[in-house]
Amino acid sequence: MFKNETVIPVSTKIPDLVIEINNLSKGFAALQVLKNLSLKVFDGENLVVLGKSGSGKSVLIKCIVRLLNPDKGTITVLGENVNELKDKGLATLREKIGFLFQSGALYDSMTIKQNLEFPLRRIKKKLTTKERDEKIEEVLENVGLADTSHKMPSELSGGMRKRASLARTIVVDPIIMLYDEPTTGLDPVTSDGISALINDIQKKSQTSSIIITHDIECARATADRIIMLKDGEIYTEGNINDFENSTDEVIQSFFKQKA
Ligand SMILES: Nc1ncnc2c1ncn2[C@@H]1O[C@H](COP(=O)(O)OP(=O)(O)OP(=O)(O)O)[C@@H](O)[C@H]1O
Repeated sequence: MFKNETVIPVSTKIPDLVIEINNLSKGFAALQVLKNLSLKVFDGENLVVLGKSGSGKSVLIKCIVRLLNPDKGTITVLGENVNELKDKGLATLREKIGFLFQSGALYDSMTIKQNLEFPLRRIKKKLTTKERDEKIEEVLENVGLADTSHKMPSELSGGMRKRASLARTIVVDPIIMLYDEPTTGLDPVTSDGISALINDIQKKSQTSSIIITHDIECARATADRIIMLKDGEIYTEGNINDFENSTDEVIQSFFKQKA
């Protein structure tokens, strides 16, 4: 090696960007929800978004999949400018994004198996019936619901329904996962199970995720990085230790209130 040659350590490699948001603003009539918000999500990371109720967390992820149109700013997802996409391009991009809604949103009139078949038939059109059945079985097993494929959603507990919704979301192999309050309304043990599944999905499928939550335990279990929203802006960013050891009053009150 020459004396002045610079060796770039592997750790300084810049990770790939999966989502890049620049100066996003979104409001409804007089209510300004997001104000000039910029953030990045890197390949393979779990980014947790914390913030009080009404701080714009759901609006943020709805803008990412263009369920809402921003007033201002750009959102780039997997290299595509979301707001410039035509219908077909948007549909193709959405196929790569798994969106777990707060409500779970299973189809009540379908069995769990049919609930999983539905997106598979639409997105993975080339699969044979056998391959489809195998995939459904594998995913249900991964979420701990191996024996439920013939049950109706109403026959499952809240935690099981959440896992079934998660199974339906991941069955089509998304590259990005957006979780909106994945543990809300679940008891602590069931919530821990969901957090563990979020980590499993990240590891097994190398997905990049945004996890919106009020649940500090979920944040603790899943976050590689955390941002806190306040008044439509990023109030602070760091890892769980930065937040837990923070002397900032806003952060402390948020963490205390959840303790
Ligand atoms: N489609 C809409 N039309 C009008 N106002 C909306 C709409 N969607 C969201 N809002 C408003 O935007 C604000 C932020 O809503 P958002 O759902 O993003 O909050 P949040 O941080 O996810 O809250 P929570 O933690 O309670 O789910 C709220 O005041 C909400 O009433």
